[in-house]
Amino acid sequence: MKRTPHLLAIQSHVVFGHAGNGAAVFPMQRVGVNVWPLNTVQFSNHTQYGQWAGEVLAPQRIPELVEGIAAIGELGNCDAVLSGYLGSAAQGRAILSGVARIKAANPKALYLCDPVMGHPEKGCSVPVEVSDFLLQEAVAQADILCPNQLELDSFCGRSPQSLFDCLAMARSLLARGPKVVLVKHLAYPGKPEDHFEMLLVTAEGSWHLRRPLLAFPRQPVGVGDLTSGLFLARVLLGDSLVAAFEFTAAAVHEVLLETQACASYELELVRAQDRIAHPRVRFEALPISV
Ligand SMILES: Nc1ncnc2c1ncn2[C@@H]1O[C@H](COP(=O)(O)OP(=O)(O)O)[C@@H](O)[C@H]1O
Ligand SMILES: Cc1ncc(COP(=O)(O)O)c(C=O)c1O
Ligand SMILES: [Mg+2]
Repeated sequence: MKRTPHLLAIQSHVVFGHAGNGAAVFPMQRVGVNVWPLNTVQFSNHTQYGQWAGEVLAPQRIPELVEGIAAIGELGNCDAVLSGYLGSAAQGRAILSGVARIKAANPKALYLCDPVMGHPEKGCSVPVEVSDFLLQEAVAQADILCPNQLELDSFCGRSPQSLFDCLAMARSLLARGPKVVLVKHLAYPGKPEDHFEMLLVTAEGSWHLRRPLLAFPRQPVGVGDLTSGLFLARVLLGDSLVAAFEFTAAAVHEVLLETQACASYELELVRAQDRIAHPRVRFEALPISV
């Protein structure tokens, strides 16, 4: 029988609704991965409500928890670390030392960094020191980096002029550490308005994918977290990178369709669970080159 992969997921938790681990843990479990959730913050709700209660995990708790898992002899079973929303730069550094500790126990373990950054346009609130940490330190350690367009712009210090420019920007990140760059959301002058687009970039090739853009009165939150989590889960389950990319696009689209049908602001993960595991739609990733 094939072994079930194990994944340490270090990101935010929200009591109400879905963002961070609250958006990713259940879907990753639903597709068949054992998830070890480590919550960097516990907030009442995601920050795009403009107000929230709760607290940030003290950074020293992160190595303590990792050591706790090492002490029961399980750390070597960790196949991957995922990091997302961080409450402080010190937490980020604690995660990188955890990644090093896990890679020492299992050299094949992967580190996926979703560089969640704040942006006035988006309303997502992240401390500036966290963005600086992601731009300078985390990128160098990540095997897989999953920025959205705003985050890609921050990494490159500019906005793209075209789709091919997005590709060039994503490719430039391969020289900074990651072996795989998944751009979860493209925006560039002239982009067709009726499509949502993503890019997958590796040293071997690049792929572009489109899915229909759905209309929402308020943009749902947690879509990026769901995307990164499902992509990593499917890679761990043995998919090729392109297959994991296509699966992720389809499963996320299913969640958005259900969310739209329910006229819900929060992602309808529970209602969409069977379609997360077995999406009915399929979007093809097409090779693209500069
Ligand atoms: N097919 C779609 N139709 C409409 N909106 C979408 C679609 N897919 C994603 N979105 C929205 O696009 C926004 C961009 O998400 P993205 O940049 O991928 O990641 P993040 O959630 O990290 O910002 C999100 O607000 C998400 O809700
Ligand atoms: C607590 C928390 N975690 C994570 C996120 C990231 O969500 P997204 O997947 O939309 O980038 C947000 C966005 O506001 C948030 O408030
Ligand atoms: Mg995000």
